[in-house]
Amino acid sequence: MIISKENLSTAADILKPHHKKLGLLFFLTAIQAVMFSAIDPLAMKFLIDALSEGDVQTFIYLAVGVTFIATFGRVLIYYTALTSQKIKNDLHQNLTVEMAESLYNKPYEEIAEKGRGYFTSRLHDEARQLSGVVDVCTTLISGFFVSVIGLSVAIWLSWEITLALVVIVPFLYFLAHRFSGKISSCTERLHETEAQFKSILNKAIDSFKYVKTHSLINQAQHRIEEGITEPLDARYKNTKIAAMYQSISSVFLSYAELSVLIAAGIQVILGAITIGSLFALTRAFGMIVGAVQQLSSVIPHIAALNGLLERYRVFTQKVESPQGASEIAAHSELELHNVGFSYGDKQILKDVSLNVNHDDKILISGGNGVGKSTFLNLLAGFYQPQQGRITLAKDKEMSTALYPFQFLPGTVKENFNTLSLKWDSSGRAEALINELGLQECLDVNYDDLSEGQKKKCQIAACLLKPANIYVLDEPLANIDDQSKENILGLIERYTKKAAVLMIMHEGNNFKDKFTRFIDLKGDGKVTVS
Ligand SMILES: Nc1ncnc2c1ncn2[C@@H]1O[C@H](COP(=O)(O)OP(=O)(O)OP(=O)(O)O)[C@@H](O)[C@H]1O
Repeated sequence: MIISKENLSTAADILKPHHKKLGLLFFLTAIQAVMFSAIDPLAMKFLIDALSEGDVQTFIYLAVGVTFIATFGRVLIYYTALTSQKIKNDLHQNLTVEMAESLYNKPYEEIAEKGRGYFTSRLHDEARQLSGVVDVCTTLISGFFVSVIGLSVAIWLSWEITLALVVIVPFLYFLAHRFSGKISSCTERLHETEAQFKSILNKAIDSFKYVKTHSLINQAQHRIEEGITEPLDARYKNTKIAAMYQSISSVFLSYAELSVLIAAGIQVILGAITIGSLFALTRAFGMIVGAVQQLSSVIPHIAALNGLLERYRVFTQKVESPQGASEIAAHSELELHNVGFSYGDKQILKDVSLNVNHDDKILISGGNGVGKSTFLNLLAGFYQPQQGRITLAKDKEMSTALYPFQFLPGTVKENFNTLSLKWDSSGRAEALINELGLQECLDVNYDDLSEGQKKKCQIAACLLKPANIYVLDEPLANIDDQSKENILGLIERYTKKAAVLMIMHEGNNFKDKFTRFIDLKGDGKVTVS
């Protein structure tokens, strides 16, 4: 099979919402195929036969009719192209949006590990290429109609000669079967390496200032060159296999076409068929060969599509939510039971147990790189513990401000409006914006804010959500010294009835704001006081 059963049903599922427009497209495609494959050779036969019989009137009628049909055919081609592009755009949009849902359901570890370039490539480039399924369908429909009708016309003109062409079909099938598996796996590798390269490219672009400061352009170019080698190799291999298949099948098709021409020529000499029939036969066979060639050249595309559909299916597969642990009833708001976590050999947490109560205000401290941010990511459910479990009590909400932070595309105001609507808290939003002095930032995009302003936006967004637990990583980083006390006071006011876990390097200056202290030692051990 060129395409697996699962992928075929995936293709049907993604096309289903567009069935009405697809029906119209397939109808237009079929009419075109019928017009060009039946009318063209038959008109040719009757035109030449009328000429050889000296029947000028029939010749003129036929010529006018053929011109009219040919013009109508071109108009059909125009509308078919527009309809096809419209469906491909809709499909691309739907696929990207559906993949976005799957993206937000993936474990954060995977997002962080593969990088945004990787997922940009998958959500945009692969979705666009998948929309090519529409072209494959129209090629198949057109090829099918042209071959069937062309074949019927050819059989009507001379069935003996037609047999010569049909003999080649099993051979073409064998070829398709042999090459399609290779193309499919090669396509999967091509898209995976392309997505990885986009991630490398993004990092290289993000390092602009670093590269300029240290004059590392050569090194950056080298890294980019290294990264692009694999996808280009995969693309070359793909083209090589597809081209080899197409060349072999075209050689055999031209042999078949030549033998038909010779056989028909002999039939004319023997007086078995008219010259008009010879022209019509060669026209019909030209079309059948064209259609078969079209069908055989679509096989590498189907095989490539099989690879793409496989990737799409795996990407959008529903996975058990790791947050399922939170369903388990916990006595405290948040409980850690013998939690262990490490990055490779680096142990971050070892056998850590802890209860977070409903009004705990916890300061998390420890030197650089001991694992404070990782600890908060585990509490928030963005990372999963490798040993033990973390349970959030039922119906308890958590709000976070963690690194790396980013708003959705749009201005700060648009983002706050969305949050206000979501949490039904426009009064709270207005108060936070005023108290944090964010009025001047409202019409600006988040990326264009100063680092301190960004930090204030993160705090406001975090506090806007009514929650039972607030988790903040370095809320005072980049905040000017005069404002620090105020901002801590503001967090204190907005989280009065909730538990708070906060990383702060200068926490010792504000010890009175906390009721408990967690100190990470760097060897997986944690002290709680
Ligand atoms: N995805 C990752 N893969 C491998 N190692 C990681 C990963 N993320 C973090 N680390 C490592 O784990 C350690 C803890 O990182 P983490 O960011 O949690 O530290 P931190 O205590 O918050 O540090 P800082 O105070 O400097 O912000 C560091 O040595 C870091 O290099």
